[in-house]
Amino acid sequence: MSQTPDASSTPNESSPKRDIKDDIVWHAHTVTREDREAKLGQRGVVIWFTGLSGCGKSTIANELDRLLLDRGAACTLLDGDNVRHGLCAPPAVLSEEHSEEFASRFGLGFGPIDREENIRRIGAVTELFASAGVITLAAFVSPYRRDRDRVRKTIESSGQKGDFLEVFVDTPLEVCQQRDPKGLYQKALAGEIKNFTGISDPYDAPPNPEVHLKWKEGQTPHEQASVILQELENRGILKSKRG
Ligand SMILES: Nc1ncnc2c1ncn2[C@@H]1O[C@H](COP(=O)(O)OS(=O)(=O)O)[C@@H](OP(=O)(O)O)[C@H]1O
Ligand SMILES: Nc1ncnc2c1ncn2[C@@H]1O[C@H](COP(=O)(O)OP(=O)(O)O)[C@@H](O)[C@H]1O
Repeated sequence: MSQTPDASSTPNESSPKRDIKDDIVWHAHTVTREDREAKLGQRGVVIWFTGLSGCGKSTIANELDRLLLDRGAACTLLDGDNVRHGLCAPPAVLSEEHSEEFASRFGLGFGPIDREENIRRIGAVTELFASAGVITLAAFVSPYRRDRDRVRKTIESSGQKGDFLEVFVDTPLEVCQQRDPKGLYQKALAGEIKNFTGISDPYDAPPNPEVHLKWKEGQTPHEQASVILQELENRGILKSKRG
């Protein structure tokens, strides 16, 4: 097999300073974001759920997804566990179909750099959905403020300020540990899982989320999702049901 140089790392001989990014040119589409949002009768936004494992992100996001759909909204939901079966799969999954080199280069774990790449990829995907006018829910631990802020910047620079709503699901670690639906806290506390958020890895709580869901004993996922829905109405992102 002929060995072609890796174009991404080999500057073009004719202009040594040239970089591959100079050859990637943005293509303006005929159908604009405004066309799509007008047709859908809604703004494309990203609703980003962050919080410890077990805090309720997926449950509340699922509930909100249902509430939005029942109101006729075009919406979708991306969830940490699910995305890590495909787009952000670990090396062990990738090596089933790809080489070991490929798997170790593109597979993601839970170290800080891997989480940075995980959130970067998902941020780029949510931007594509929001640009298509879709209300896009994303439920990821996303423990590092810097990573979340980069997604906010991506979303708001491609749309407008207010297109990114951070939802902090602020459930205490003790409650998450009691819940422990996947037994991961038990394994993390036994040292069987490294870099576990809240146990052996940090979590940067959002200082100023658009929605702060402080834990209240007995509050249901429906009630929590309804708080977010109300915020979407208050911001004019959703038409109020009361007309
Ligand atoms: N080390 C470690 N730390 C945190 N979470 C872990 C870890 N290992 C596996 N899991 C499970 O993976 C889910 C988190 O994946 P995310 O993609 O949301 O994580 S991150 O945003 O990259 O931090 C998370 O899912 P949720 O419990 O739904 O949050 C965990 O169940
Ligand atoms: N408001 C709530 N009240 C009681 N239990 C909840 C609530 N929200 C979620 N749960 C439960 O907590 C566990 C973790 O929820 P999940 O949505 O998987 O959290 P995350 O996605 O943040 O890991 C699940 O067993 C879920 O049923």
